[in-house]
Amino acid sequence: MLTAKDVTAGYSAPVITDVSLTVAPGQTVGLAGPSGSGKSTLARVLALLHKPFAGTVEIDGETVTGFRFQARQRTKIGVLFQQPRLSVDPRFTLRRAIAEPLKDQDRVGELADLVMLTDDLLGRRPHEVSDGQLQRACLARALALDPRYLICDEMTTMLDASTTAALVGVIRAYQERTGAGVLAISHDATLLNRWADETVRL
Ligand SMILES: Nc1ncnc2c1ncn2[C@@H]1O[C@H](COP(=O)(O)OP(=O)(O)OP(=O)(O)O)[C@@H](O)[C@H]1O
Repeated sequence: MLTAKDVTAGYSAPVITDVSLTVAPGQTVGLAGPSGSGKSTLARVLALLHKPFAGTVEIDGETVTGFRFQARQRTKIGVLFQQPRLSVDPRFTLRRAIAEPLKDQDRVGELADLVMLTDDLLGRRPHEVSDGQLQRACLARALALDPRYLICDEMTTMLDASTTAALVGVIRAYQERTGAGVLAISHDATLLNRWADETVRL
């Protein structure tokens, strides 16, 4: 399980107070709530990228101690953000972006197949591809280290319906294969109804 227990977090002041949430292996939990309610803040806490003021995060029974990019337990959690252009180095080809977390570059082809990126696209840089194609590369990169949990923060906001359906399909297939748990943050109630097993509102 990926669990937030009584988490209070924010910046100069808390934006979420005493929030608890659990994502079980294989489960998809939706996270909804009005703009500014702290969904992304909770996502960053659960992705071990933001230290809460109070409360704990547990991954498969182990309490998280380090909240920073290099934290040991970070590789168990994959993250996808709303704007793929902000999360890929503009100088990198998609191939290099996908390979970033990998020691063994051999898996790039397999990951690209998973998200349906062709060889031609893998050779291009972010400004030469669409948002949807770049988000596919970000999904491949997020799955590169076989995360136990995947956090999708408004992953599909920039995308059309068919790309959204394709990415959700890839994530579902990954979950079925590996038993990973997913936290899906979205403003789109219709999408969450279809995608999530249950939805929590902040
Ligand atoms: N880095 C930051 N520094 C200071 N305040 C921040 C920072 N990031 C977010 N906030 C503030 O924290 C509050 C919650 O923001 P957050 O992005 O978590 O909400 P959200 O529910 O994801 O919103 P949205 O649906 O609009 O993406 C907002 O008032 C926001 O202005």
